[in-house]
Amino acid sequence: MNHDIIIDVRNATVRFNKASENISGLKEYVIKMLKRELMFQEFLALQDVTFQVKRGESWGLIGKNGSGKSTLLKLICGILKPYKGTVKVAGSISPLIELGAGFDPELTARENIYLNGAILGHSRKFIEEHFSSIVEFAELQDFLDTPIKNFSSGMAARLGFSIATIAKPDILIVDEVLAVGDFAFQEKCKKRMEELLHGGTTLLFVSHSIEQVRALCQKAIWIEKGKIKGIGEIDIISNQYMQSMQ
Ligand SMILES: Nc1ncnc2c1ncn2[C@@H]1O[C@H](COP(=O)(O)OP(=O)(O)OP(=O)(O)O)[C@@H](O)[C@H]1O
Repeated sequence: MNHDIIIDVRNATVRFNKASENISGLKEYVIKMLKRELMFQEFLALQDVTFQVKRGESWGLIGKNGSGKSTLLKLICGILKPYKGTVKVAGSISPLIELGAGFDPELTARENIYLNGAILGHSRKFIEEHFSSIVEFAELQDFLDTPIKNFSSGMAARLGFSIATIAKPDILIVDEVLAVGDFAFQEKCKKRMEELLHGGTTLLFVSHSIEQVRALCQKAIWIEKGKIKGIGEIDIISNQYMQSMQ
């Protein structure tokens, strides 16, 4: 792999099995499975996706609900494996994909900072050293001993973002998490992402706000029904995407 290229996705196809009938419970599922009555329908959430990302670039992923954006990010993080094709990543990844992923709802914010930090590969010492800056950035000083299950979605997003960006990852992945933050926090996150980009981090960003994508990204991939519909400079691709909706 060319050393400039940090993410190399070639002909990637992701297949899910979708049960083709409505099954209401586990018992019914098991009975149907044993009787071999369960019907599955093959569903390709991504089809033949090829692209390369260079170190330090910022890419926006745009497309309608269910087009395959999160699936593509999960593929890059290694959460999903391609059914066909290859995915190569040459660097550390801080993924902010699903709200609350990496958090245990029963544990307090304080405990979850350590848990999430460990999942991201940080030592206890590293977290201890950065603990106050994580809490300060998330503005959750008064909620440290509150279980995460009592957090609002915005509060959980603040904490997740703060932990994910405390160290400088090679690749930062941000999937729609900012949508639940208030305006002031979105601005703060944008600033931090810009700082990371200046420091050489590569950004993959999903947002339904084309304005946010335009503000942060140089390039874009437009996904439609699991296929790349457009790829290139952000202005061109976002215009094509907006026009397709008129
Ligand atoms: N684990 C799964 N099993 C079966 N189907 C799945 C699974 N995960 C995603 N899908 C399907 O794959 C398709 C793509 O989903 P994905 O979450 O990648 O879309 P998205 O572009 O991120 O959508 P949104 O903008 O709504 O977040 C959808 O049709 C979804 O139902």
